[in-house]
Parts: sequence; C-alpha cells; structure tokens
Amino acid sequence: MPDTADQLIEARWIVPVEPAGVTLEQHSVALRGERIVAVLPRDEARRRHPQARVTSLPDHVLIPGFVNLHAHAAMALMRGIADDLPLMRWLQEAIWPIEGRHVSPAFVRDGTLLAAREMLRGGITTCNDMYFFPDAAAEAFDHAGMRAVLGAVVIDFPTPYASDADDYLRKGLAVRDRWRGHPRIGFTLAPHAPYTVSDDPLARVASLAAEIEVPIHIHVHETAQEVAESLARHGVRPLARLERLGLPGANFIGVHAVHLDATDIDLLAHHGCSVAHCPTSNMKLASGAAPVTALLERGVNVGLGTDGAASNNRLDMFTEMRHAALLAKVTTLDAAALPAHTVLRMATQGGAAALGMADRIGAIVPGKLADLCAVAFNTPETQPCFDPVSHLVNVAGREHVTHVWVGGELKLEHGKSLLQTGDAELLRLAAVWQTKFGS
Ligand SMILES: CSC[C@H]1O[C@@H](n2cnc3c(O)ncnc32)[C@H](O)[C@@H]1O
Ligand SMILES: [Zn+2]
Repeated sequence: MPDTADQLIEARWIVPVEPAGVTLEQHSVALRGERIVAVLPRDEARRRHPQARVTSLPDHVLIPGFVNLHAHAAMALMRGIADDLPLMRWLQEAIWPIEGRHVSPAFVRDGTLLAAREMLRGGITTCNDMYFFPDAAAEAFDHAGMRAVLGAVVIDFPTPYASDADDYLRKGLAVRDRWRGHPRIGFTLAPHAPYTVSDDPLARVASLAAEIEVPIHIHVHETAQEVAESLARHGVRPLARLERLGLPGANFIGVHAVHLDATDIDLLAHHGCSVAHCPTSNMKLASGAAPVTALLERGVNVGLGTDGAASNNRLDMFTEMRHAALLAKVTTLDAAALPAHTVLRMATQGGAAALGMADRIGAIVPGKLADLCAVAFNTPETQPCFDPVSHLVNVAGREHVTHVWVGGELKLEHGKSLLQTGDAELLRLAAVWQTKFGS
C-alpha cells in the first residue's frame, strides 16, 4: 500500500499551518520513513495503521519544525561577549576583532554544534546560516541531524577564512560542490551586506545565483546609518543599488530590512523578495523595528530569524515570535497587528518559502518531510488554554518543547537531547573557547 505508515504521532492539537488558520483536535500525523503520508482523526489513524509505532502526546500541540531564517550559528561561542552597543560599534570594536583572532574550522564546528543543540531544544529544525568556514558548519549541522542552509559568504576584507571576494566565492563554491546532493544540507550565496561588498562581487553573486539556482542571503537596510551612507557614497539607497546590480528576485532574502521607505517596499514586492525579520537583534542593537505589517500587506514573504547569539543572545524562535507580535503592535499602535497565526506562519512556512523549500518543509501536509515540534501545555503556567496558537506565541517557551523530529527521526524526546555529542562535552567546548577569548 503506497500510504502505509510506520509511525503515528497523535496529539491533542495539530496546527498544520497549511491550510492557514486551522487547528485540528485529537488527530494524528502518519509518517512513512522521512515523510508525512496523512493527517487524520486519531481513531481512524489507529484503525488504518495498526502496525505503526505510536507516539502519544495527549496534552501537546504539534506544529511544523521552526525555520530559523537568519543565523550565525557559530557565534553561540560569543554569547554575551559585547552587549549594549549599536551595530557598527558592535561589529568594528568588538566582534570583527575577535573573529579576526579566533575564527577557524574548529571554532565554527564547536560553535555550530552548541547552536544546533540549542536550536533543536527549542523546536528549530532548519537553520539558514551565514558564517565563515561553512564546511565546518555543515559538518556540525549534519552531525546534529539538523536541516541547514549554509551561506557561501562574501565580504571585501580579508579574514582568517579568505583573502578577497574571489577567494570567498571560490571557497564557498567548493564547499557547495562537496555537499551537493546531501538530503539535509543546502546552500545560498551570502554577500555580507551592501556596505561591506563592492559592486563587482555583488554583480557576480547576482549572475552566479541565477546560474546555479540558489537563494541570495544578505543583511540589508539594518540601520539608518547604512541607508544614509549608501546615499552619500552611491547616490542611491542600498536596495536600489542592489537592484541596479541585479540582485533582488524571488530568490532574494533581505535580512533585517528595518529602514524601508515606500520605494524600498515597492521594490521588494515587485521582485517577489523575502525578508528575514529578526526582532530581538533589531531591538538589542537599537537598530529599529522592521515595517512587517506593511511588508505583509504588500505581499512580501516574511520569515523570522534569531541572528547570532552575540546580538540576541538566544537562538529561540519562541522569543522571536513573541517579540515580532509585540513589536508590530507597539509600532503600529494596532492591537490587531500580527495575530498569532500569522506569526506562527512566518516562523515556519514563511522561512521555508524564502529558502525555496516550501514544497518540502514548513507545514504538516502529506508529501512533506516530517520536521515536527511538540509543545506540552500540561503545566500550571500554561493553563488554562483557550487557543493553542495564541499560547505558542504569547505563553509558551522553548522549555515546553518535548519532542522534535527531523525527517521523521527523533532529535529530542521528553525534553532530552538525543544528540550524539553529550551536554557535558558541549559545556567543555564552550569553556575551552571562553578561556581562549580571555587570552
Ligand atoms: C560574513 S560572515 C557573517 C558576518 O556577519 C556578522 N554579523 C553578525 N550579526 C550581524 C548583523 O546583525 N549585522 C551585520 N553583520 C552581522 C558576523 O559577526 C560575521 O562577521
Ligand atoms: Zn546577521
């Protein structure tokens, strides 16, 4: 039988995200291998699939795994190293000097493993990453059994990873070739930002991305200073300059997109771009608040990202959802702005669509991969529960996540990590790097 299930996950509530706004009660998700084969009433599922292994989640809501649409995973090792600075001082006075001294394949592998553990604990099953030594990051994500999209980074200045734009691109493409065909690892081209990458490499990124059919992942319009400096240096706003160079398109993921005027929003909508909204990072670095409601009204696809742990300082999509909802309400003075279903859609399907992966992940739909997250509402602080989707955004935290599956494989069970690398080893690695930063 083509739809025979080998696994049933039955839950008090299932929020499939697609179709939008639906909450199913006492249903099951039937899996065969890595894929979802059906979503059906619990009793019918047991009748139809008597041989399937059953996971029973009687007080839980089952949702698609979160898609973290923007991260620098390895920066988990720099959590809290430079608080209370605005973006450019944070980068120039603190972060870039530390990266210049310390980033290496070992740093990226260890940091990404620590981040993957944290992300899986909070129900994040896919991470869109941008960092040096993406080969080492891919190894760590693969080891953790997570889905990840690695950026082939480009930046004008030399770092321990590469010497110039040509070198960054050559190395990035070699990493892509090495991981091509891997079931859980994908690639983007990731020029750091308009203010750190000059016209020639940006134009090469545009043509290369079209040629090899990968997304473009770039920080853009993060601060007012970035926009003002672009006007002074190039005579146009950053997005207009990128448009001149051919970057915006349906494969374009603009990260932050805080300082947008009507022409910028038109441009993003016109080209079918996506935005990675990172509300916590934007608040912490005092960058501002992205006009998410206006973007959504114009049909721009928006996903949510944590950014790195040095500007957040958590890799936690529950916090991002809550901050996104509250920030939208306070900036528009409209209590109806960004309701919970919209925020959950951004954190799952929005990210999947931005990455060109909406056919595989981001919703609990037959045919898609079984990347799933179960959240328990059986504690006093989660009771009573009138609406589980409201609870996910306004009440729950990652501590309420009990089970996480990536491609049908359990990665977290009853809140316990199933990672091959144990927590004691991760704590040891974090301590080793912390000591190195001090010297
Ligand atoms: C080229 S690897 C990524 C590069 O980006 C830096 N970074 C981290 N967070 C941000 C941010 O919010 N805006 C701009 N740049 C950021 C990170 O430290 C790496 O150097
Ligand atoms: Zn970033």
